[in-house]
Amino acid sequence: MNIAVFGAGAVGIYVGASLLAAGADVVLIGRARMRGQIASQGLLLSDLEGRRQRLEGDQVPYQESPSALAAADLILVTVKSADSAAAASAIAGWAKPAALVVSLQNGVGNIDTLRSLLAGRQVLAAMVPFNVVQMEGNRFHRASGGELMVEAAAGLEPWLALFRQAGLPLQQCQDIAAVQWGKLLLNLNNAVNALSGLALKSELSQRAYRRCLALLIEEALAVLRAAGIHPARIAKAGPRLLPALLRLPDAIFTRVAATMLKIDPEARSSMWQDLQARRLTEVDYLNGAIVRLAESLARDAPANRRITALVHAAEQGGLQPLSGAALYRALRA
Ligand SMILES: NC(=O)C1=CN([C@@H]2O[C@H](COP(=O)(O)OP(=O)(O)OC[C@H]3O[C@@H](n4cnc5c(N)ncnc54)[C@H](OP(=O)(O)O)[C@@H]3O)[C@@H](O)[C@H]2O)C=CC1
Ligand SMILES: CC(C)(CO)C(=O)C(=O)O
Repeated sequence: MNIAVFGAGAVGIYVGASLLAAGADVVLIGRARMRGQIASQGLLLSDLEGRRQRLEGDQVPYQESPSALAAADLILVTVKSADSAAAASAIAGWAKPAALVVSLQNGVGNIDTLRSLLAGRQVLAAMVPFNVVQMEGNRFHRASGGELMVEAAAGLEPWLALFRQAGLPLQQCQDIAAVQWGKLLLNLNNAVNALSGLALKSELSQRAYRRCLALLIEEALAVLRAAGIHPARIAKAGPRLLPALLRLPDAIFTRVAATMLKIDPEARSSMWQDLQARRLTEVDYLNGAIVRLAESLARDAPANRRITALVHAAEQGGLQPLSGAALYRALRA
């Protein structure tokens, strides 16, 4: 039984290489730059619980060509949101019709894009709760905790033991859309984190940034409520409690929300990683999804709209890191 990871960057390499290390037949499909780095240096898997597992370059099949999809029975899609359509057309062109496709992407719209371009195939949505950062020395570090959640389906049965063995147990759930909306609420922090220029832990330790996130989440919750969407609880605190929790003074927050700060000091949001690498970000698929949903209901989501514009300015290199106070002012302007 073969697995292909399509779009092997931070998440794809961590998940794919963990499966490989557990004995699975895995091929990673991605860019020449990453293939070169892995071929010459191999890679190291690490996590905040102290894992350190080295794979040499010749132990990691990494290809640029989507032709590697042809042998796959399971395809994990790990491209960023803007590349979902390209991923779907590669899968449509190369993969066996019976291959199971699982999206490990953030955002709520990727699954629809994949399904509409892969009609007749089984395409499941999943949610990655943890953070992966690529660090020096080709180290792929899982910098926070949590278990993968995936839409319940009989087709997952043959894969469950393997994922468990790889340290990535799959939690099946009935209402993945609610889970994805719940995750999206947390991902509203990606933009705050990217604009802060700070590591996640240090950003979330500062009330000034948490107030920005509280504003974004509160606004998003009002839009979801108006749309009749009930986001699932992803963090220890339920979605509706999050704004009040985030606004607590630092000394209290660090005590009552200790699990939220159980993140490696090195962890950075994927959006921060995109800005650093001068790539376009997923902001249109995260904060932008709230803005579009609001518009569809003839409402506005001004704070999410403003932060989306700020991230676009940062993508063009037109913005220095913002203090929490400056960002809050910009979101309320
Ligand atoms: N990083 C994290 O901590 C987390 C990320 N996620 C989500 O997971 C998804 C993946 O994120 P992440 O791993 O950080 O992203 P990365 O950008 O690190 O990895 C995606 C990789 O796919 C490559 N790619 C894009 N299009 C193609 C294509 N057509 N063929 C081959 N390769 C392609 C990209 O190359 P290039 O850049 O050159 O286009 C990139 O190397 C996103 O939706 C993200 O939001 C979810 C939870 C945590
Ligand atoms: C894990 C988390 C929430 C970290 O910010 C993430 O999803 C991301 O970086 O995109």
